[in-house]
Amino acid sequence: MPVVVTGLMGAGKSTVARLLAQALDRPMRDSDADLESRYGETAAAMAADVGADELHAREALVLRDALASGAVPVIAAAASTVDDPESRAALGSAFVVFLDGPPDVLAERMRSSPHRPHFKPDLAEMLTEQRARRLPHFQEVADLTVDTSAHTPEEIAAAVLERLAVTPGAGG
Ligand SMILES: Nc1ncnc2c1ncn2[C@@H]1O[C@H](COP(=O)(O)OP(=O)(O)OP(=O)(O)O)[C@@H](O)[C@H]1O
Ligand SMILES: O=C(O)C1=C[C@@H](O)[C@@H](O)[C@H](O)C1
Ligand SMILES: [Mg+2]
Repeated sequence: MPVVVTGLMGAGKSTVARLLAQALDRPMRDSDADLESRYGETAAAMAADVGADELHAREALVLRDALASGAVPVIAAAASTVDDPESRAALGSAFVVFLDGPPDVLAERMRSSPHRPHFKPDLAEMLTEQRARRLPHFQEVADLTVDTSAHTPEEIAAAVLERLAVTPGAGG
């Protein structure tokens, strides 16, 4: 089954998904790269051009396309997709990793990502609000939750691989 890495912005989804794809020898799908190749611009540019709602609808679409691709990929999903009920339902057919972490740590990491729109000047405050609102959704879809502030990406990937090896149908 596909492996999907979820979490708020800056959680380390792309980094961990890349390590997992290499270790499992599976194709990697990153929703940001998928958006850019399909629509020709970054998420930040799209937020400015077509607005956040349309950006999030597109992010949900590329996630569902990747899940249906038949290639059994490792997917770094866009953070917003957990808000979408259809996407949460589609994640039922995947092994879902939730990278959780303190908002101030994620905010610091986000500052190194120019592709990302900053909806509020205080990123830690924005992520605190998002985490409070989305936590039940992440918990609903997650097969494994890891504190991304307490482990290196390599340690997180190793923990996921260990769980996949004992999860029926995960094909790790
Ligand atoms: N476990 C970790 N420990 C320390 N730094 C990390 C960890 N995981 C990722 N990082 C760093 O945090 C930054 C953000 O990581 P990454 O781009 O993988 O996050 P993301 O969840 O994909 O973010 P986005 O939502 O913007 O796509 C990068 O600079 C990355 O090197
Ligand atoms: O609300 C969010 O978490 C997000 C908003 C947009 O920036 C998206 O581009 C991003 O993937 C996630
Ligand atoms: Mg990413």
